[in-house]
Amino acid sequence: HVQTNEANVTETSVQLYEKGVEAYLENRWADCVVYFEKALGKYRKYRKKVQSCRLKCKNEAEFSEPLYPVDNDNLLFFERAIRQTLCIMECENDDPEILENYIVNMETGNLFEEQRPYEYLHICYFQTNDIIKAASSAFTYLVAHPDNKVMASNLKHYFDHNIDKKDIVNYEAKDYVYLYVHGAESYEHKDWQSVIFNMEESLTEYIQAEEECRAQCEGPFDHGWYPDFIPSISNHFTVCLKCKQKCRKTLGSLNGEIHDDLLPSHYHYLQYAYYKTGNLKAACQAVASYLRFYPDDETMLDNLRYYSKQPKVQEDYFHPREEAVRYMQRQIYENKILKFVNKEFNTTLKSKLKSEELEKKLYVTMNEKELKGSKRIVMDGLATTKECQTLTEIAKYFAIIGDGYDGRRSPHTKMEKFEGITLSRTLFLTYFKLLRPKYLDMFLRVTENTRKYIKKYFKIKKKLYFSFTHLVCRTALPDSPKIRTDLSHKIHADNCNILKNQTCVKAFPAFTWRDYSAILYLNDDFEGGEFIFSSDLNGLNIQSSVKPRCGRLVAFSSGPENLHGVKAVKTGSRCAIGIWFSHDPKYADKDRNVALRVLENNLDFHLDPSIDITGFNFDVKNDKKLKT
Ligand SMILES: O=C(O)CCC(=O)C(=O)O
Ligand SMILES: [Fe+3]
Repeated sequence: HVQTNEANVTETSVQLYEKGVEAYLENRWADCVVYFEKALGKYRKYRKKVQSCRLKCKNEAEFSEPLYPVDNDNLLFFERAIRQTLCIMECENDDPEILENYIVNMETGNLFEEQRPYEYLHICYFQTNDIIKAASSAFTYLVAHPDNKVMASNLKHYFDHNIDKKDIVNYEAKDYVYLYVHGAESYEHKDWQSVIFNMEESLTEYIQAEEECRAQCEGPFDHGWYPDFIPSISNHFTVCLKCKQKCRKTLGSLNGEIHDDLLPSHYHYLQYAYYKTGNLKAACQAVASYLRFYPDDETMLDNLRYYSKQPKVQEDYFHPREEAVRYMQRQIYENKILKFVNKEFNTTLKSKLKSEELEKKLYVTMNEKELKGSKRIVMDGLATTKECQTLTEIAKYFAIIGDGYDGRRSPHTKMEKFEGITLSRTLFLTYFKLLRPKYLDMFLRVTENTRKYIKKYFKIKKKLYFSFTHLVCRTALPDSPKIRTDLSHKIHADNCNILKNQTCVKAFPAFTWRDYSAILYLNDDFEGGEFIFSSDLNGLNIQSSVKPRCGRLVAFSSGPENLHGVKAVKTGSRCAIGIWFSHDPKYADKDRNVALRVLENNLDFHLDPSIDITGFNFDVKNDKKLKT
């Protein structure tokens, strides 16, 4: 027996599902039934709530009074999106289980949508001698997976147990299914009033079910590859739209019987039943509605001609019903959009975005010509939003002022804080279990990628070693003035000391072994901080300027041909990974190889999963306070 204790109350549907599976595996059949029934109940409640929040909020936003009566740039659309968001957050917030389920649901995918619980349930019911429920579970599963032979033979097996087929139900059938079935039966029995009642009800319920199914599609999004504002909107929209278009197909299955024309067929039944009960106007409306879906349907056109000849029928009887008009307008428009998307994106993008995932995202944003110099490049797409966020977080948690620069060579201006963390220190933190290995892995992976692309783009044949890797944030001090003439990083070359007459001396204290430089930017939520190529030491002749953003890489050869600097960071914090490469193995960063070894040997780190980034009890906030 299942003990119902307090803990059960807060269990999510997936947790209950897992307990159900466990009970099943241990042959605890009664427990299995209880857990899966509870899991299904929870999930249904959750789904209903999410759907109804989305629908209610859409409706509310649509009828809200605009903040300003004139729309340009689709501001009204966005205003409503904002209102809808507020509403959804509020709606979902008063149910703490929603959020919990939401997260679980994103990860476990469609266990419930695919009716997986019934795969177990039918066996557990059978074992507890509940044959009707066992058969119904098998049937429910079969409706969602009509081609599953094993389940089909299971169902047949249950039928051998002397049960009445009428008792078998599809547990997941929506209300319209049985209404429609009854309506169709009433038609066979020529019970026209019953046809009208059931079909009208079924029609309303069907449209509602489709709205709910569509609302279900408006969920989280993980297909992002182009994070710009508008492209990400249209990308998410398109994924949603494809999902919504599937609703009609899913809902067209009446207990496994596929009806491509389920919605319009309601009007077919209705026109006949209304005619038989003498309601000619309603019959004509049903005819016109049906023709919205199938304008060339011969049978219905015959009906139309027949009704037109009836003495009492007036021309304005043939107005299609409002819900049919609305439905078809949306349907046609959505189809056109999807066709357009398929056509355009297949031809224009597929050719550009082939092969590997990385190749897909990567593109050259500025070439040598645009940057006005040789051995220069700006590329985008070298880090994902997630990677940028994580790396920035690491920089901020663990940064040490000046780490990576000894005092003398520190490029600080008085107006900015300069904090960073080297790859070596990241390794150290990982080694001492203060940082999860996956973050070190990310650091290594992202930087290795830049090395690969630099080699490829500059066609470098010689070996290219990492010499120094530094994750660094430049932060405007709170009381620094808005107008600044100083630079965040004065104009310099990376591998020599530039003298006043602009000659370049390859000598100490310069990092003379550096051959290529790369800066991978991680964010853009700050003011100022542009990277500049300049032809003079004062930064008066700026050749080109690069605005940092997540995943953007500026790379160049490290000599005097590429004088560069950073403009003042006026507000906020600008984070980037600086990477310097050398052809000389003597200057290869040994810690990188150590890091790889540490990662290989540390697959069994046991860290507290509730703490992100920091594994042990390392109080990041206090540590930070000590320094500032
Ligand atoms: O952060 C940047 O954009 C450039 C920094 C730089 O030039 C350097 O650290 O040598
Ligand atoms: Fe530099």
